[in-house]
Amino acid sequence: MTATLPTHRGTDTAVRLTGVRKTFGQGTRAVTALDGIDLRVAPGEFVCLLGASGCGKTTVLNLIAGLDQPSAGTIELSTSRPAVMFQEAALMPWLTAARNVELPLRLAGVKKAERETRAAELLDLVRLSGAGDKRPHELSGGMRQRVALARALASALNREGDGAALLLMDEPFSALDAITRDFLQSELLRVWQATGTAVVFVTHDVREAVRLGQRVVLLSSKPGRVVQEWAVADLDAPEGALVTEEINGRLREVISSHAA
Ligand SMILES: Nc1ncnc2c1ncn2[C@@H]1O[C@H](COP(=O)(O)OP(=O)(O)OP(=O)(O)O)[C@@H](O)[C@H]1O
Repeated sequence: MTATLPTHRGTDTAVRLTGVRKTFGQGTRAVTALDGIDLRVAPGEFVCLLGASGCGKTTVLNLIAGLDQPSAGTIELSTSRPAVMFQEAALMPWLTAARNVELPLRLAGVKKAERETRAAELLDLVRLSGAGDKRPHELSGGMRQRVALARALASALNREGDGAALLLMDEPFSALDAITRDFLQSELLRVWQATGTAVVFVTHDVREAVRLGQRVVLLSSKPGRVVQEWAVADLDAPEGALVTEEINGRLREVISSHAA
């Protein structure tokens, strides 16, 4: 069975993957990137997918986003199309920050006055209210990622009534310097709490995963499978440090067993 289906199961699930397999290519050149992935994300939940390079994290996000189809298994979504944010902000260089945020609303047919109001609210939410008329080249890398976050939220939150909002983030801060990354991580947590959107966040950085996620899901490599998952409470509490240490240990084991 192979499908990506909208689900109207009610409010208990933002996205559910059941027995998902993904194979690229055919015959002797076939690569099974994912095998038997089961994952459920609740509405409003923040889940981090953690794994070494090449374990299939981006493939999982692409399948959830509908950018690719699973070779087997099912993906059920409570929204018709989740919003995606990548490592690069990918803003339209000829549009101002505000117009970039408005873009998904324009494509969805939202009227001009309303989309201007919503873009202004979202730029305010990501603390860029004074930068709406700037073009991407006038902004820093961190500011561009904040515009990209506002644009993704415009897209995700525009589907209210369509199901739970879902934001898919593929290593969105990994190209930024450590100070900006740290700042944007706390900004993302603030924005997530303010909007209540479910987030699936891909990273290879254990500390980032533990800091952001309510749940951290560790994937193995070749094929990508769920190895273990952890519920994360407070990173600054003693248990937070222990969880970080434990996840680091498991990740090292997974990488060395793959290398052996
Ligand atoms: N279009 C494709 N064709 C063939 N193989 C692919 C394709 N996309 C991904 N793969 C393979 O699938 C596996 C998983 O790739 P994926 O990009 O999902 O990993 P990742 O965990 O996101 O890696 P990274 O952290 O380096 O971005 C890799 O072995 C990769 O080479």
